[in-house]
Amino acid sequence: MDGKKITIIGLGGVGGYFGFKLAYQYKNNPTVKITFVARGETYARVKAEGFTLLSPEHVDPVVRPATIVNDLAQLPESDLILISVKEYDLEQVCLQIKEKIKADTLLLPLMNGVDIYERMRKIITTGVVFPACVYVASHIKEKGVVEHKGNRGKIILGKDPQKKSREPAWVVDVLKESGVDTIYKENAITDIWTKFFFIASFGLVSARYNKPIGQVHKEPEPRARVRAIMGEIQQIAVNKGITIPKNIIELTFEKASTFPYTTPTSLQLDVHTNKAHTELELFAGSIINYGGQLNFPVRETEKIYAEILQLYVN
Ligand SMILES: NC(=O)C1=CN([C@@H]2O[C@H](COP(=O)(O)OP(=O)(O)OC[C@H]3O[C@@H](n4cnc5c(N)ncnc54)[C@H](OP(=O)(O)O)[C@@H]3O)[C@@H](O)[C@H]2O)C=CC1
Ligand SMILES: CC(C)(CO)C(=O)C(=O)O
Repeated sequence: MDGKKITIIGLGGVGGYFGFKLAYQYKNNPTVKITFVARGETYARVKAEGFTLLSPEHVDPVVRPATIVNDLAQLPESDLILISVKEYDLEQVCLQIKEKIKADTLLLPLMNGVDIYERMRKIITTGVVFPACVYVASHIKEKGVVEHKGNRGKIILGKDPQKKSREPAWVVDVLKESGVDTIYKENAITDIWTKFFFIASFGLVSARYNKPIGQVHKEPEPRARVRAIMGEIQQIAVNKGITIPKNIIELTFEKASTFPYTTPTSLQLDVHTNKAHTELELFAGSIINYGGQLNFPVRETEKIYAEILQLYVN
């Protein structure tokens, strides 16, 4: 894997965690060059002091990438680009980088959502895009500082359905070498939907009640609402022909129990810190849209969507 150039766009919870691991692994190895793309205060802080990851996995918490840029217009030539921005910034990022994507540029979106690949492909028609999902509990503590708790971060990626001959072998190698739990599958669609079952249901309910995953899992009312939302997603997935285990709901509750009790979801944090944008549309909006397209009632999701919107009014 000599002579690879890897760029990470977005130094938040996800990009910060995985970007740190890559930059740390290759900090004294000029054959793999890591570039961070950050903006505003994050850029200024990381440029001046380096990027900090507070995690039980790292004793030495600060890393300096080989390069940091604050403008996508300065995106360097890259063999691999990790995109870890929130859903509402994805389109703009894709529009800004699309001219720089060559036939052999690899793109790995590290985001939640079941239609990220399709959204990227509407804008970026060249290169190779690996559909993926990600598990990690990490959030911005302050600009340039990310805090990670709980299990080691994990990435599951699959082949680009349009470029099936392109194997992500070296990408898997660099991630594993950097200490990332990485799983490669021919087709990652089942895993992406499996993650969506978990994050859409627990994300919406945790945001509605401002309660962490453990409490939502334990208390009867939030738990029942999680179950109802998952039932709606299950109807949609089955109808779309997505292969998912029959006991997906029980499996998802089991998965949730592996997170530390107090882990918040990113939607909960964004809603309750009054962020101007949230990923409510990525979770509730997608379920409601799919329900409409397929003619399935998704009343529980519609109800919680309205309740979360109401939190902004109050
Ligand atoms: N946090 C988590 O634990 C997990 C999150 N996810 C998913 O991963 C995705 C990313 O989430 P997360 O990392 O938490 O989000 P964050 O909001 O923590 O981080 C996103 C970062 O992207 C930056 N960004 C956006 N646009 C640009 C741009 N044009 N140039 C440079 N930087 C940019 C933002 O900058 P700025 O700060 O200036 O706005 C921010 O720092 C989401 O889809 C989320 O649902 C998945 C698993 C776990
Ligand atoms: C719940 C968690 C942290 C798990 O990866 C997540 O995906 C999110 O908050 O978006």
